[in-house]
Amino acid sequence: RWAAGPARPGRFPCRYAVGLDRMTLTVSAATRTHARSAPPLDMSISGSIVFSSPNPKTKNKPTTSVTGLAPCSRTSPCASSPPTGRGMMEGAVLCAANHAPLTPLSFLDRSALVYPDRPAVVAAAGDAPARTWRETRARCLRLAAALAGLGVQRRHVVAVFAQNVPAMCELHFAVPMAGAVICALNSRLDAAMASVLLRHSEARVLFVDAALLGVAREALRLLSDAGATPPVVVLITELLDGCDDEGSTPSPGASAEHEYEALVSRGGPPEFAARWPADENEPIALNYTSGTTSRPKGVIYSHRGAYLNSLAAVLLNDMPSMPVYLWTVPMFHCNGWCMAWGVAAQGGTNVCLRKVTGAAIFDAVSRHGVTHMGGAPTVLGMIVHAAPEERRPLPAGRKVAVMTGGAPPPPVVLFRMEALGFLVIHSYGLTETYGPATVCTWRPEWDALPAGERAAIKARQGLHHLGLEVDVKDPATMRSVPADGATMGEVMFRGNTVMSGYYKDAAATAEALAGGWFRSGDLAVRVPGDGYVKIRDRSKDIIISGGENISTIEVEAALFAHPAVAEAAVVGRPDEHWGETPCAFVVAKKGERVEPEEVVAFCRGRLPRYMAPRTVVVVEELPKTATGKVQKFALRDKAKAMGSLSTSKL
Ligand SMILES: Nc1ncnc2c1ncn2[C@@H]1O[C@H](COP(=O)(O)OP(=O)(O)OP(=O)(O)O)[C@@H](O)[C@H]1O
Repeated sequence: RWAAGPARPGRFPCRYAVGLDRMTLTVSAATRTHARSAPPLDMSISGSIVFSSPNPKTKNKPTTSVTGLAPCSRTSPCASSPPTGRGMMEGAVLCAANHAPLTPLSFLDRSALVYPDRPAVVAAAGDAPARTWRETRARCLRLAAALAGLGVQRRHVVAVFAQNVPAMCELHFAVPMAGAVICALNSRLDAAMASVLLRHSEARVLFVDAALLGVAREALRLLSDAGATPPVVVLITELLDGCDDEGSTPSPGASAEHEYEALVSRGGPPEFAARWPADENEPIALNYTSGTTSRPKGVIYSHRGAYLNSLAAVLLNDMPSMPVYLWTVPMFHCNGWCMAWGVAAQGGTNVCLRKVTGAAIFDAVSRHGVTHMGGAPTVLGMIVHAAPEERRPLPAGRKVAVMTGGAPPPPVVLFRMEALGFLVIHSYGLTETYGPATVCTWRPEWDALPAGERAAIKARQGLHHLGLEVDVKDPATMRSVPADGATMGEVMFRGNTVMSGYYKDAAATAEALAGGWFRSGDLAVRVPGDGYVKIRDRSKDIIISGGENISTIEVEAALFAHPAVAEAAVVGRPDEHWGETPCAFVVAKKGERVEPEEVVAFCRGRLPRYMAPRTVVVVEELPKTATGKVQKFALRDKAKAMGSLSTSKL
């Protein structure tokens, strides 16, 4: 168990651990270059690593992989595990009576007892009745048994390629109940990337939404062409009625080795018991990052981290018991920002929405009495830009809480959401921090401020919540930046809800966690007074023009204030004289016309001249990832192809 840094198999004298209850070692790593920030960094890792050896006489090698420690029995008093007794008082013991591995599986057990007949999962569209928590638990257990029957063992990866259908909610419990690791793949992956991720994850079973079967089939073909063993395929055919998404109808003759409902009904060996984790650090999920800036990385979540961040997310969302949660956050994105488990913690109802549009959101809110939902700023954009005939009145007497995050929310969008009667909660995080990691905690004294100022405050990323520490640091010296609103540093995290590591990528893990902090790659300042973090840009996105840093987020905020602009993204356009100049890509609101020169003039009225875009390109739509983030690398390519605005004076 490392205080800092990952265990690297084969690196430590593991053989000395056999037969010992506990050993401690300190490791100093060599100087290495930190790839995100150019300057070289001295990295010292020190920590204790603990091996438990159930029988000193056995020749078992202790486990050093990120997948977990040697298991202890959940029911026997743990003499050697839980692994640390340091700091305990005389007479204190750690044993089965006072210690159990933290796992979100406990939420399902409790909800099945406390809310047995309350609705657990329902489709937003159609007339299918909701499944209760009692039914849901029983179905998950049968599905877990069926997975065991298919040969799934502890720590095997089970992939899911699906939109937000009810099966997704169930699989978040059924897969870990089989002892396995859920890997929810981005539903907008193309076949080539899906096959790469299936190969990398070595998924044993693949659950495929029938709506995505065409892509999945092609991915499986590519997988076998590459000589990899294809997973067992299970087809999910829920909610296909009324699914009007292009390409969402199952291909003719759709078939798979197994069908989801048949598997649930059949179950598995009758003696099957849910395989709870023996150690809370065992993996529960493998999540690939969005691939906004680079190739997706496989982030490992532990039962412990998932448990803690699910509860934190419930608190962050201000969720009382029995909330009604609308699934507008993709469940494949950080397990729906941990709400795939969190809703169960409060006996809530999961309202599953296949296709997110402004109209579908308003419909679901009014039909199901939605109390909470979430979404990237693009989802908020769909709400504020919904046509009048698509809108429905919001519930009287209470606000619908919407957690936003995943990308910087423009203040004007926050302002319009609040004007419509939604309560927006702004959170920031990364796949590596189990999704939500900070929150812009609202202070009552801000209520009296003018709406524009309130929105500007809410657009800040705020401070950490449970189980995590956040800081803004100079990545070279690791010193915290002052809260002066001007000095920029990199946002860093440490604590209980930082990933276990990148799957099969020890070097990337070591780099991301160097110095005992997880480095986010986001550049930020701290606001004077409250010290709230305010992100200025991703380090890869910031524009450097004539030696000045330009935050693309600030330029975009100015563009969003333009009455005819629906969406905007700013990138650097290479320039022979300035290095880069700001180049804006904008989408006009329905029925509006955008004149590039007028937009430039508009921005010059709101921003220092050097920050205002020098180029404005009007486009039909912006390239986005499935999580709603603008793929700036694609726009940078376009800007690069335009060439330099100025001619070099050299
Ligand atoms: N509330 C927010 N405000 C500003 N930026 C945010 C917010 N929430 C998330 N982000 C951005 O999203 C990033 C995390 O995204 P995610 O982990 O989904 O994958 P990605 O970083 O987009 O993909 P990849 O790492 O593969 O490029 C953060 O580093 C940050 O840049």
